[in-house]
Amino acid sequence: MFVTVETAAPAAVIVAIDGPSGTGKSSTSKAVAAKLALSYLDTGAQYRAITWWMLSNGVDIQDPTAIATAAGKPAIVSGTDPAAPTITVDGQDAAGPIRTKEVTSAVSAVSAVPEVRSLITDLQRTIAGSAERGIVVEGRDIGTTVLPDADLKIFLTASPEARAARRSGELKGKEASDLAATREALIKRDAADSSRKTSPLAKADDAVEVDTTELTLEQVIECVVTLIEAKIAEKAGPAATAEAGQVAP
Ligand SMILES: Nc1ncnc2c1ncn2[C@@H]1O[C@H](COP(=O)(O)OP(=O)(O)OP(=O)(O)O)[C@@H](O)[C@H]1O
Ligand SMILES: Nc1ccn([C@H]2C[C@H](O)[C@@H](COP(=O)(O)O)O2)c(=O)n1
Repeated sequence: MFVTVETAAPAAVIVAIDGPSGTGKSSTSKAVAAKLALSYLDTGAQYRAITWWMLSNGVDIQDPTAIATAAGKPAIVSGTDPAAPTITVDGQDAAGPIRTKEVTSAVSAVSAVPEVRSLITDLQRTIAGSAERGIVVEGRDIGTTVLPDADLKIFLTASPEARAARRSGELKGKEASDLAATREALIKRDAADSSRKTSPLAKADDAVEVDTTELTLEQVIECVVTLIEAKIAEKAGPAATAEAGQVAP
């Protein structure tokens, strides 16, 4: 005899992916979210967006008090479709301007200000909480601070040499040839992000660490998809593996 049971909509799965610069967080998160039909949030883009606004509005980024006072002024909106993630500041598309060298050099100082972190963290939690099927959120403090109850936490690492080579591949001309300068710049940004007082870059105790140094991007994506699928199956429980919508007595 079989008893028919109601099949509820699957619970949303929340995935946190953290790690230093150039370890593959964005590329991996976007790809796995697209494969599994989950939402995607690039939290680094949000810190870049607020930094761009500070620079554009003449806020002295060496002055934490000035940054804290201005922090609530810009309206930052993130689009979470992994196929076409967006970021706007006061309604203006910021996807291009937030990737400039100027913003990259200033973002660690701005993101270290507690008032900035508090506002952006609230925004991130709201976005994650409203993702119907679930979300992949990537950053530096997602597993430790923003979403400490995430279903799955992943911490990506890679050697500074591998990360510099990857970044160099994205640059053109003179910048691309200066591998040593790229390596130094990312080490400096990691050091600033890891040593700030408020929610520094750190691996959560319960995060799965994946060293991507010797892995292709496709291998990292496959590894993370496998981890998420296992978590989704675990959350669904044994009923999910029983015959579609039926449970044996
Ligand atoms: N495993 C990999 N092997 C080779 N290249 C990779 C790998 N993972 C990512 N890349 C490439 O490295 C570059 C950096 O990747 P990505 O932007 O995803 O890193 P990130 O961790 O999000 O960096 P950041 O924190 O600075 O934004 C991209 O050009 C990406 O295509
Ligand atoms: N959760 C996060 C995400 C990012 N930041 C800061 C520190 C990074 O250097 C910067 C830019 O991030 P990227 O676009 O390179 O991923 O934003 C942070 O403090 N916390």
